[in-house]
Amino acid sequence: SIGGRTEIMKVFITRRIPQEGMKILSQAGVCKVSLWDSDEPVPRAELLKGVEGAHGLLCLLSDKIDTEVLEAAGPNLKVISTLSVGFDHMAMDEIKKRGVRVGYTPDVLTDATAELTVALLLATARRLPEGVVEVKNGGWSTWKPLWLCGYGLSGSTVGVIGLGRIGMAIARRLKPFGVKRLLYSGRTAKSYAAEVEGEYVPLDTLVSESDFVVVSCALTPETQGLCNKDFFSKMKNTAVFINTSRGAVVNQEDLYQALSSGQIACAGLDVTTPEPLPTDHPLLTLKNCVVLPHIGSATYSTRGIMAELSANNLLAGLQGTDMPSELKF
Ligand SMILES: O=CC(=O)O
Repeated sequence: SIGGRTEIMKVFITRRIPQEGMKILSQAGVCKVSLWDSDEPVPRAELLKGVEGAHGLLCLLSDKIDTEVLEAAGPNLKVISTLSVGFDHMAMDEIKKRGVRVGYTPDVLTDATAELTVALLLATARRLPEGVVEVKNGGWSTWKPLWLCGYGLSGSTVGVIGLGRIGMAIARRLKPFGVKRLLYSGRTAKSYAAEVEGEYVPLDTLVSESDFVVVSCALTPETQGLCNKDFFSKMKNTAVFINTSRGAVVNQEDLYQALSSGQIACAGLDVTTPEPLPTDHPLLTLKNCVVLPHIGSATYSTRGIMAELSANNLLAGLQGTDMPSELKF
């Protein structure tokens, strides 16, 4: 504040975001927004230029927020608000060191992401993309007793790796399909798992006993590459593998081997490494692998609410007040 007049703070936004978020920022009258006005990612050089002297940064999960970005921003930086629940794209140690607060968007995307996970699981297990292609290319010759058969949830065992907010929402939705046993693994047993009759088991037990293995954990040093050759070799060869968390939890070469050798039945992925997955990637040659372009939270309503929440997190960080969703780390 100079002469009693409050200085307008500077904010950089790394992409076009839903207007619900932009409106909150413009109406607040506390910051001057500069925006990478595109649906495509900001080039690294533009990001480094854009954050210069910024008090606030609103970013996406596709922006790598590392030491270089923090240094480029400089000492003004008070807050980073990410339009995501995941925060593996940010160098948290470096952010903490600099006393920068972080906002994120948990809860508001839980239902949309759980819904997408169920959709992907059913599409993968019942081979929907293959069926759609056959109808269009004339492969549908007649009703055949053994054609396009897959796997059903009724009487099955489902294993959820990471029974957090989203994992629990997935479990709640899957149970009514007639799931017999709901296993989960993670760092700790959860008391709320009782609602879905969840059994806390060692990862090995989950992997070897489940008909559906659903990955819903955060990407951390502990979960990076968790689903590897050893993991897939313990799965049933009739089992379905689903990942809607982060691509790097999976060793994709090992997954390719498991799918192409018949070690496991099929896989549905909403997340990959890298993103986008190159169109000539081996996984995309497999009929038993369904890959989606990271659309877990992609409903109009959810994305609008995420934009609102990330704008309000940013404003609170600028003004030094309580954030609606502050990441405590
Ligand atoms: O992957 C999406 C998110 O982290 O919000």
